Amino acid sequence: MKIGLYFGSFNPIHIGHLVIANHIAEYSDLNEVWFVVTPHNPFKKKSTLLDNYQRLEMVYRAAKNYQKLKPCDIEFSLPQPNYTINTLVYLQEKHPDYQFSLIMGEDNLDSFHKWKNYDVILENHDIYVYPRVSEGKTPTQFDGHKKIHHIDAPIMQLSSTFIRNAIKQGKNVKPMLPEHVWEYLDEMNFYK
Ligand SMILES: Nc1ncnc2c1ncn2[C@@H]1O[C@H](COP(=O)(O)OP(=O)(O)OP(=O)(O)O)[C@@H](O)[C@H]1O
Ligand SMILES: O=C(O)c1ccc[n+]([C@@H]2O[C@H](COP(=O)([O-])O)[C@@H](O)[C@H]2O)c1
Repeated sequence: MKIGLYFGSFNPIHIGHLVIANHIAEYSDLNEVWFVVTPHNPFKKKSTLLDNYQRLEMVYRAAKNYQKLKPCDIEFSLPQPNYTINTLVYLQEKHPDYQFSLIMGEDNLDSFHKWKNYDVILENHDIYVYPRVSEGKTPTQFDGHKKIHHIDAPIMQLSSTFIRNAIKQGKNVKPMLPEHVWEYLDEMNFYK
């Protein structure tokens, strides 16, 4: 079984995340894509984050009608901030028969050399990279690497930050969120 791990804060999960995950699940050799909800990204401040379980609930609601997409809360019980290498080692021990790959945007590849033990990650796992909008593509040390697979997925110009700010300003953000996520978020008065 081949699993693609799509890590993120998902604060909240939005249509951009869902389109990418579904595209990769449909057009690659991966059997499933797991949304791994990260309690604390080592590169980000924690202050604006909703509770882990509320973000997980939104991911659960977004994925529930997609057979190949699954929520994953594995990082909730691991030390914080969450370094991806630790999660990969833990998951591989728990599921020795599964082959885990990473899914990341082109922009993340630019800073991948700053991740903890990135060379160990690359030695043991494939990475599926999808395009993001950026100001000209900067060459990285990973260009042409045999473990890195570029996926021609649609480019979605959307971010959780934009959505949180829009909600705060009283804007309608309904089309940017999966329907069940919007309903939950609205009912709970999140980000207002
Ligand atoms: N519109 C998008 N299209 C494709 N990938 C995205 C998009 N938005 C975020 N991602 C990627 O999805 C992963 C998880 O995203 P994350 O939860 O950080 O969302 P975000 O929208 O970038 O959030 P924030 O605005 O709060 O930083 C990251 O690897 C991020 O680069
Ligand atoms: O392991 C690391 O050193 C590391 C450094 C930066 C980011 N990550 C992970 O990458 C995921 C996506 O990061 P981001 O910045 O695009 O939200 C996030 O879930 C982090 O846990 C991991």
